[in-house]
Amino acid sequence: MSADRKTAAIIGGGVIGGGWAARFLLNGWDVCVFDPDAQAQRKITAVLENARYALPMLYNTALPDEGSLTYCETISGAVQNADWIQESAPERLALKRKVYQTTQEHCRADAIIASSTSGFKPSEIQGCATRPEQIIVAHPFNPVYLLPLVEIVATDENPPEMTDRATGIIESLGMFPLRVRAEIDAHIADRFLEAVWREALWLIKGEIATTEEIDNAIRYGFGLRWAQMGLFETYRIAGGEAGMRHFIDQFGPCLQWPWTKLMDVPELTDELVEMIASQSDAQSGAHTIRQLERMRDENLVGILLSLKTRDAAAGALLNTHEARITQPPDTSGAEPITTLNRNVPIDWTDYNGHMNESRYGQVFSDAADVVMALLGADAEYIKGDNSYFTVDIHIRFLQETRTGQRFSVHSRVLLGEGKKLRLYHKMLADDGSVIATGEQMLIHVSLKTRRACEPQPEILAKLESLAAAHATIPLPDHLKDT
Ligand SMILES: NC(=O)C1=CN([C@@H]2O[C@H](COP(=O)(O)OP(=O)(O)OC[C@H]3O[C@@H](n4cnc5c(N)ncnc54)[C@H](O)[C@@H]3O)[C@@H](O)[C@H]2O)C=CC1
Ligand SMILES: C[N+](C)(C)CC(=O)CC(=O)[O-]
Repeated sequence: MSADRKTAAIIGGGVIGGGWAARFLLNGWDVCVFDPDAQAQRKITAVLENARYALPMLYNTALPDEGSLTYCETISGAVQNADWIQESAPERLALKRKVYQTTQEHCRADAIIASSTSGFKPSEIQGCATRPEQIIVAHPFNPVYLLPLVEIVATDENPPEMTDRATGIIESLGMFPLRVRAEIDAHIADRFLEAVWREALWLIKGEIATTEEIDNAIRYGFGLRWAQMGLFETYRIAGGEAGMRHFIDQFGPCLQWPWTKLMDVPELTDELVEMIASQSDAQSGAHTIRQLERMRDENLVGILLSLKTRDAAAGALLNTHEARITQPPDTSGAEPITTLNRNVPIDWTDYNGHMNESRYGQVFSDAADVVMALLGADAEYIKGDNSYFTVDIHIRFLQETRTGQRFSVHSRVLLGEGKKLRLYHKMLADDGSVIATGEQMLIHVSLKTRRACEPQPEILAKLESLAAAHATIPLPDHLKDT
């Protein structure tokens, strides 16, 4: 384990613990897992495979180097060096309390112990603990490696400094800590989810709708709205020009009619359970859970990437995290510059099952943007009506690459003189083999006249110095006569 790496202990490695393990590992933490189930390792391996495929696709930069994963046979072994301990054991209070007692006998007093509990209040899980001040609720959402929300719930026992530290750590994992103001059963989000679920059970029991029809009502309609604006912003717009006040005026009285049966819970008789389970089998039984997870993850990645392009909602969070983890390119020596280091996202794949040829143009264009920024021809410079246009590009496609695969681009200046900037990019797979090369000619232009012109002197000076440094790098054979 490297000295500056943090360690997370995952107590309970099921659906949620596995997701937490992946979130920590892919953000560079070392992870120690304790789970008494002999199948836990196999299950976590499957979750990790999903996470390694999906999470890196959200970023235009590589995630930190993955941490190490260790399976421990005891809670004491898992927690002894941990900075963060995430308890994701079954939702049973007595069992969780026992876990905390054992954990606190062996963990550091400054470690944060966080519970994934969906419903227990932090004061309930702190009860019986030796050091209640060390325990908070950090309630995540499935899949933990993709969904950013974590509800942070503390009590007066928790020093504010500790809760702030916990919040900072959650942010550093690319997640969104939602500080719940006061403890309450099931926090904030699960109260909605339970209300929706309860109503859906009534609709099935009354044979008004099947599981599939209920899912259609969500995914073709309000589910799409919720992902980007939530409830209140959506309803504000639904009130028309008069906004929220008109919305409440019009629909407020419906709450009294009532449209829902939310106060009651249908009894989960064997008959109702069988009805739901067989409808669910008919709806989705053709797919394994792993296949459904992959479909879910690919759809989530698509939605998140779209929000990221618009810098909205969870997409804005991704942009912030990306800026935090992006390593500045190293231009210190006479070496090509690593201009890109990322994974092939899902939407770059075509009907041949590999990265479509149009995306190579995007890769080299993105790499050229990094070189431009290094020269000082960045967004600010472009605002001053100066920029570069590509006038020629020659791409050699040397091998296939597919969704999820990591690649880097090494770029060098072949010519940097006056208006001319000629670049050579090499797109490399993780094993160092060349996927593609691109020779790109750019011309400096005035965005006012749309004609070629000399760059500003400070840009030219940097360009000439980079060109001189790169001139010492031997040319690849196919460029020797050009
Ligand atoms: N499944 C979900 O959608 C969500 C669940 N949660 C919460 O996360 C926690 C875990 O839930 P899931 O992962 O869904 O359950 P799960 O059943 O998938 O996993 C629980 C794991 O805990 C292990 N375990 C059993 N006894 C243990 C012990 N004494 N010490 C350590 N591990 C033990 C089990 O072997 C199992 O692998 C619960 O508190 C739940 O409310 C939170 C968010 C979402
Ligand atoms: C069903 N559940 C209460 C365990 C759900 C959660 O706690 C959060 C989620 O992922 O939906």
